[in-house]
Amino acid sequence: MNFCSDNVVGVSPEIMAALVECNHGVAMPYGNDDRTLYLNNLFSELFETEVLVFPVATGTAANALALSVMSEPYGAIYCHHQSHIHCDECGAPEFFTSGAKLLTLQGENGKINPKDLASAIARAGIGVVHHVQPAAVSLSQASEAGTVYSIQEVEQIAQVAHSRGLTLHMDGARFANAVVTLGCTPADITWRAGVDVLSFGATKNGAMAAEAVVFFNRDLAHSFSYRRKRSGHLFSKMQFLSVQLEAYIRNDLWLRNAARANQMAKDLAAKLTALSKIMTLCHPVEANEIFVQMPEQVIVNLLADGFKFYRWDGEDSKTVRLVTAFSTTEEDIAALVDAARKYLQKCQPENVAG
Ligand SMILES: Cc1ncc(COP(=O)(O)O)c(C=O)c1O
Ligand SMILES: C[C@@H](O)[C@H](N)C(=O)O
Repeated sequence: MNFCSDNVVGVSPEIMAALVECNHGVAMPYGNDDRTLYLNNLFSELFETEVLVFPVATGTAANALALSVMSEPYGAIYCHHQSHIHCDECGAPEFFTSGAKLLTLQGENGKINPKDLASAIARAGIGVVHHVQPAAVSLSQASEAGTVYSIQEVEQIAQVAHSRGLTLHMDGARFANAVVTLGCTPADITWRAGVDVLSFGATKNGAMAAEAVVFFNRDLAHSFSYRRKRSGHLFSKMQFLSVQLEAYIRNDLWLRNAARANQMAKDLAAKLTALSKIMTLCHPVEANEIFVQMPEQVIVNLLADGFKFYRWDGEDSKTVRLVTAFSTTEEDIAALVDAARKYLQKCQPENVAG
């Protein structure tokens, strides 16, 4: 059983079928095909406002290219210190902005808060030529800690950003998981809350390789096409990305997949923590990621049994990250819980509940 990431699972059958169905005849290249030309309409309907959409193949490209139109090279982009753009994109945001600086903020449960953001911007030295100039804020929804910003939290961060002339980016690699948790509309948690640009993730939640940069603030989009081309993300056969996005949002597949992944995570977290008080959650489980502390012996034995997951924050860490997906089954959950119970009884029988 592989709980390393939602990146490990395959493609939703509905999306694979759409790819096969798309693979007939010919289509104009470089986004001039009918499907890609229709994406703006499709996403404008989904978000209940006029948007501009640009498919790309990875979340890193979506984030880095989005930020490249939100900050000058001398700009500052504020993000959480555990954010993917800061930790796991190999400098792509800095590269594609031609040098903007990511200024990180602390924050409980993987989320930045408006007070710290306002303080950080106030320290910036606006107009001081020696200082990078505040340009944008980026938040991940769902966060890298598996938590979700409420609509009010996004609104408050947007208010701090906009009132100081900054724009707001949302890394939505797990956007669907957040929308399901909040039970809101995609519009409520994006442009209505003040988000200017969204990296709309689909790959982790059923697509083969398709993400989209969605511009609510369409004024920011003018140079995006050129930046996307020069980054190598203007696919000649763009129809094969667009058909994935189309199938992903058609009949709410994206929400059904995320609901399944979230439910599996909730079930797994509840069952693991019910085993023993020493199986402790590091963050609330609000999407499809669990961060749980386990005894070293349990970790070692689970890995030896072939269960796959990452130790988080270092190879000696007792915190593991478990990620569920749309294709995770009850049997996967049961197998991990039963094995954890077995090893808990072996190494710390006094701590096994029940
Ligand atoms: C929060 C978050 N943002 C962005 C990404 C980037 O996605 P990719 O790996 O497709 O570049 C990931 C990757 O899993 C992620 O977890
Ligand atoms: C890089 C790694 O963290 C990836 N973004 C994941 O969530 O699995």
